[in-house]
Amino acid sequence: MCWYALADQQKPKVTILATGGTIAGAAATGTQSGYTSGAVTIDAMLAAVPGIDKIATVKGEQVANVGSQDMSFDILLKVAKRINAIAPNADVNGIVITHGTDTMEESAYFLNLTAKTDKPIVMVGSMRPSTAVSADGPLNLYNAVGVAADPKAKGRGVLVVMNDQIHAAHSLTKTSTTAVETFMSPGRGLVGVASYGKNDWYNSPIWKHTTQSEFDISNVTQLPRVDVIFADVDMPGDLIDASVAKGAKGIVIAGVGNGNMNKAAVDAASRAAKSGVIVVRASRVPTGLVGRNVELDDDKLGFIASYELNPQKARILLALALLKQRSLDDIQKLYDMY
Ligand SMILES: NC(=O)CC[C@H](N)C(=O)O
Repeated sequence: MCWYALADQQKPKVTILATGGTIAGAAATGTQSGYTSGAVTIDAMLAAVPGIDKIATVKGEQVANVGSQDMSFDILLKVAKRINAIAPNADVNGIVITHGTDTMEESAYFLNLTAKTDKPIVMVGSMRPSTAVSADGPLNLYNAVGVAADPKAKGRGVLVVMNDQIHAAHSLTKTSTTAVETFMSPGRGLVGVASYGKNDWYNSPIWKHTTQSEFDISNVTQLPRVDVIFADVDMPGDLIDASVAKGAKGIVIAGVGNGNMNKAAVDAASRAAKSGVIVVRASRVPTGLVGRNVELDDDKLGFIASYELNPQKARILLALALLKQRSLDDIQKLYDMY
């Protein structure tokens, strides 16, 4: 299909939900490294992408305008509910969400579990602010709209499009503080590549998502507190005790190696588990999975293994899992399925 030959009535319709981030960031000059995230509106962003109207009829809605370090469950619930409200409409063929990159992987994974549609949902951001020399936002946005408008993007869950690459919400992670090639999907690879509105598809994510997901946030206004605690040499166990004392319902340990931690932390985590707090072992290591009962006896200690999810995504899954009463066995199964 030749995109630019599309007549108006044949053009796919894409709605953009804007939340902020560097893609909406602005600096005083084109070469300054400091800037403010979430300073530019969706209309101004679209105006900077020549030709975007040739590949889709694009409509923008400003849902929030924050740097993604300030993304919150409040905003994410609003975005998920908005997706679920507009996705059934005939004038929506795909949805794009603009977002900062710092926490994009968590938001992508959250929406992957809570959006109830097979229509393409594509998240996009940038590493350079809109005012920078060689800003990467405009082409990323063009490619994201091209993916959201592509019927082949359907049914693959939430996708992230940046730097010409298409990633699955389950697998991507941010790997560079500043490089435009920051997102990678270690171990699982790309879902596809995007090039000026044309896409090549390699893979479909194998985990449950969107329409197959059991998580329903339609009446949810708040998520249970789940903390991530970073494990390191000679860590004190009282960080875990403090989290329990502050009312955490779940704790994810960003463990060393295969989700491991020192004896002080194991003792504190096992106290937490005995008191009914759900303890998930993930890893601070970027590749490989955390399996059950390898160096620690999860059966005896009452711990859950995060398998492929990194700590920040293991936290999202646990917060959603804790919306209802579940057995340890059932929670462990979620990490296998999602
Ligand atoms: N490049 C970016 O988007 C990261 C910067 C910004 N803190 C954000 O996440 O919104």
